[in-house]
Amino acid sequence: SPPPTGAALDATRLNAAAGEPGNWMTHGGTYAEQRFSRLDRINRDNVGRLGLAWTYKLDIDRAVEATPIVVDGVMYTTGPFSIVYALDARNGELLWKYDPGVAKTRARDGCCGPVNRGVAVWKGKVFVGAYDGRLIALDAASGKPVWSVDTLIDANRSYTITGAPRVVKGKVLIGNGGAEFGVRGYITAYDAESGEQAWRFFTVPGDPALPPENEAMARARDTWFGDQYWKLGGGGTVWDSMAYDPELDLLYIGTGNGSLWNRQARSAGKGDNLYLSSIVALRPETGEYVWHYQTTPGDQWDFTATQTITLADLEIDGETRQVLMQAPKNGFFYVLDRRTGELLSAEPYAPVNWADGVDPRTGRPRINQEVADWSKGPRVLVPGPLGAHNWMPMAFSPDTGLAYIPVQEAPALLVPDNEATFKGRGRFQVGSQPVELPEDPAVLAKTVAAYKGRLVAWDPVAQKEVWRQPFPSIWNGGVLATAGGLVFQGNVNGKVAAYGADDGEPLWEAPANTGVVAGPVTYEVDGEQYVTFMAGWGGAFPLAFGGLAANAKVAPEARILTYKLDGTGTLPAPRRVARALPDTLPALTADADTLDRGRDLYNDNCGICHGFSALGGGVIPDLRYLDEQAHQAFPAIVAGLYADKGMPSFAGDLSLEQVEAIHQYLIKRSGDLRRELQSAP
Ligand SMILES: O=C(O)c1cc(C(=O)O)c2c(n1)C(=O)C(=O)c1cc(C(=O)O)[nH]c1-2
Ligand SMILES: [Ca+2]
Repeated sequence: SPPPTGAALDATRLNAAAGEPGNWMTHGGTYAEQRFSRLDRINRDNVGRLGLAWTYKLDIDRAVEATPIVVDGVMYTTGPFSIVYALDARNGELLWKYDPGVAKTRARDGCCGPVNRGVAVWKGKVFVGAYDGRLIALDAASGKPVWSVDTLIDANRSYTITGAPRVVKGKVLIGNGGAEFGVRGYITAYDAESGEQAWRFFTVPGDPALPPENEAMARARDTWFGDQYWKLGGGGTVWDSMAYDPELDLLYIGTGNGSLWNRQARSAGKGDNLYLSSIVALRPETGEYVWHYQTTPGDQWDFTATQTITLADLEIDGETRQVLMQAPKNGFFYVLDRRTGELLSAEPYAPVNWADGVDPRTGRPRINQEVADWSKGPRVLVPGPLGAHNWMPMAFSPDTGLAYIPVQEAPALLVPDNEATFKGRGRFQVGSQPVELPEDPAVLAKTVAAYKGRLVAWDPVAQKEVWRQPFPSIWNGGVLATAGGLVFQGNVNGKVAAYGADDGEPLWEAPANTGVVAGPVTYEVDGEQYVTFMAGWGGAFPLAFGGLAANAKVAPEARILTYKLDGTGTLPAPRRVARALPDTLPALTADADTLDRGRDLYNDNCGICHGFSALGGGVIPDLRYLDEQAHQAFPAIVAGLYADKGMPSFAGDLSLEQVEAIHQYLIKRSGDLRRELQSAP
């Protein structure tokens, strides 16, 4: 018989979630978001016996970023385009599915594809933030919508929701993304029963002609300069992490980068620009500001502080401290006092060139202006905007006292456009010249080799690396730690794996057919422990930097993979992506200047999704492989012919002559590829 679908979660159960390890009741496992489970039936001694219990194929083969919620034997999870699935957690039988019907053309409104990081569950309802900005409450038993609200403040700006809602004290909390598109960040709380708005907290100031919304905004205004910032949005989007401490009654949110990235264009080149790249503590009932800690004052590098916020009690200098930990994009691992926001320590967990360290007295980074201020000219930043750690959740084990971080090395060249103004909706705009990747395969290979990923075990008290597990590329998956002495992680090799939590010893590995980026979970039903990985390749790196993802030999294939001891399930054969260059290409007639213009136009308009310099990552079409029919229809496709497939119209952005220049550049790049393939051994 199917399990009950009551989703009977309330404050009592959620506040004590660590005591119910059979369930995975909120995004990070518990409100502390440690992604640690007390379950230990699967452990170091027997993890080698893990086999597939069940698999479930999701509808759309793109990035899968969701952390499933498991309550009383039912799994609630999401796939691309915010589709919600409820399954029997024992066998993967679908109980119901809900497709919010997000228009495929909305894909253009976000940086990193129509991703979704999962649902929240509370008192018989399941909440999903749809990519188009709706927050939707579903009946947990039937999957039927109960209420839906539009969370967006401005339909003319590219807001999207990619993050998972959380529910605290009967309020559903949701932010949004869009700080690469010119938006103003905020988080909103809605009554879980009715959908009525309870409060909204903006993270950056708005129109200076209007009164500030509250005292926190009044204070923030003094840290912004010039007359551009509010027209450019400002940024500070709350696109992923939150945590909650029920005893202190503090809600913690992570805020994102400046919009535009370029502070010269955004804020006359100065100011801390509160509350960008910050951890902000709020009262969950009112949204009232309590404290903030800014990891990257005046951010100009997409150094979001939206990465996992993890709460723990740590023994520091002989005292038990209530801390908050984060490994944001900027490369430093922060330990804060979570009552006050005081910095306890910060040390680099990856190579960093933008700052020499963090001053323990002021809590501010010692920024290397010479190296870091790219408004003065082209600069190579370490880490680059992909971060030393992106959204893939880290875990913390109170047993080992270690944090487990999917670390990456992804340097980037930034070239300024200091005069940038708002370009309109749906345009990737950060105040830089269009990104280019090397077209020469030999140069490209060197850049690919510089992109390194690893799983790092980090001691947050000593602020030291304890062990590492290297991977051939960046963009490895989120992490789960368990009392079985294990950490679980999927990776760019298209594998799922388990390691010893204290020593990093590889203990188990299985194929996933695809890159795995989401964070795994574990749960127990009828005395059986399960481990679930949401598999599916995509997100920022494979889309925009497909050319650098060459070491990740994985096609996107979206599937839920659930393992148990002695499971005997089989993984279907990998999806074959048939790709062949066309026999003949249209004539390459453009001169060198036109091809240069075509490249810049392509990189500015198309590169963020189809791959910069026409080096696709295999998630959506690599345009060097366009067939003869697509070449014939090229202007019509750019004008919206394939809108139902997710290729929006660019008719309003590009003249026919510009479309032709882009087309000529693609014909050239297709020819480049043919020659490369012919000369390959
Ligand atoms: O500034 C923002 O609003 C924002 C939003 C998102 C998002 O919503 O997914 C990402 C980012 N920034 C970002 O910087 C980033 O590296 C990133 C990676 C991904 C992803 O899903 O792979 N999303 C985002
Ligand atoms: Ca960003």
